[in-house]
Amino acid sequence: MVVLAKGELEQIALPAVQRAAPPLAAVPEVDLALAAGGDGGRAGAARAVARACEEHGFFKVTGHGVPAPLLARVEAAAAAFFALPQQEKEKAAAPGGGSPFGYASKRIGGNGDLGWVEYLLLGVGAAGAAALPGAPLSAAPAGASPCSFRDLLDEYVAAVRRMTCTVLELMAEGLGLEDTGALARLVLAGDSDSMLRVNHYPPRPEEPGRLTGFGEHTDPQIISVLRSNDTAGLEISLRDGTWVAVPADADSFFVNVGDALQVLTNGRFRSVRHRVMVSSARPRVSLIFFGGPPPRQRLAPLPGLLREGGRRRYRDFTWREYKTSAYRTRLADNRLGNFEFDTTPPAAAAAAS
Ligand SMILES: C=C1C[C@]23C[C@@]1(O)CC[C@H]2[C@@]12CC[C@H](O)[C@@](C)(C(=O)O1)[C@H]2[C@@H]3C(=O)O
Ligand SMILES: O=C(O)CCC(=O)C(=O)O
Ligand SMILES: [Fe+2]
Repeated sequence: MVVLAKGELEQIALPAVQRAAPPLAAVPEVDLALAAGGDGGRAGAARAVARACEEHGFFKVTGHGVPAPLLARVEAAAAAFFALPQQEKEKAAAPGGGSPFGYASKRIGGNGDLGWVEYLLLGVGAAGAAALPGAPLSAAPAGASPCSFRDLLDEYVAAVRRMTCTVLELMAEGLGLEDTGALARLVLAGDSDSMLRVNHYPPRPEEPGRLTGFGEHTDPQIISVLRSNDTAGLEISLRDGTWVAVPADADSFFVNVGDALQVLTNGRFRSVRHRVMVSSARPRVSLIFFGGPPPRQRLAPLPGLLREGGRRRYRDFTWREYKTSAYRTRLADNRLGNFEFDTTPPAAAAAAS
């Protein structure tokens, strides 16, 4: 249940005129099983990954190797957690003191964004996860072995992190980098600042119009790897600003290029603007692994990506600086804008002043 105070639904609802977005006609797709085979499959997959990251900043992953029974157990445990009484879920609420971690309902981040969503956000650094104080994360679906929800999520994260690293290696190969482990190492580092988010979008009440589940934004990290149940709702913005709906596919994962990867590739890969709209009679449950670098990691174009005479698009900064700045913004803000070098030609700048 998403608990709303009076007037808050109006803030989440979109104008009734807003029509459903048309479906993305051809979702770029990469089959990791094919990439693992011989016959040039790997090189072809690396090229397809790079193309998708340049064009959309988004693609679908099939043949991922994450066991279907694990996916089913995690999905059932997530549904069981969100079905707990509100006061039980609140025990896993963010501990305060500015931490974004824990359970929250409809408030996304600390700057006033609201969505038709409740969620759990967990830190999942590669060296092992910190437990949430007081969190009732032992909810297990009836009949399942009583292993804690947190243990199950850790098992899920381990499997998804492995797959994410394969995808990051393909990205590095597609970029033509000599060091094909350069991206994966950032997410595998013991102090990698990675997170897992479990989102639950309850079926929408009997009111006309679509609701914003999760407002439009780009993800600040390097990469986001998303899986949802069979309920649609995810939309992405194409280069020309058109919004398209991504058809649900519970057997696949979806990859978003994040802001940090846009910077590491000096803008060659684009972080994708996306959102979740709720117009379904069925709940949507999604899990997103956000692969982030260590806090002290410098975000600068990867070696080999700046050809001689090439211009850097962003100034020097660390992931810690970027994240601190990002978390001061609202969802829809252009977070990278503050970190770009001014590329306005001097004549145009003079004319504008
Ligand atoms: C409004 C916000 C929520 C967010 C932090 C931010 O200030 C801007 C980025 C948001 C986002 C989007 C991707 C992830 O879901 C997230 C955990 C992240 O790292 O950046 C959220 C942040 C959040 O929910 O706290
Ligand atoms: O829940 C989803 O499907 C996507 C949510 C999202 O974009 C996020 O949590 O950053
Ligand atoms: Fe996102």
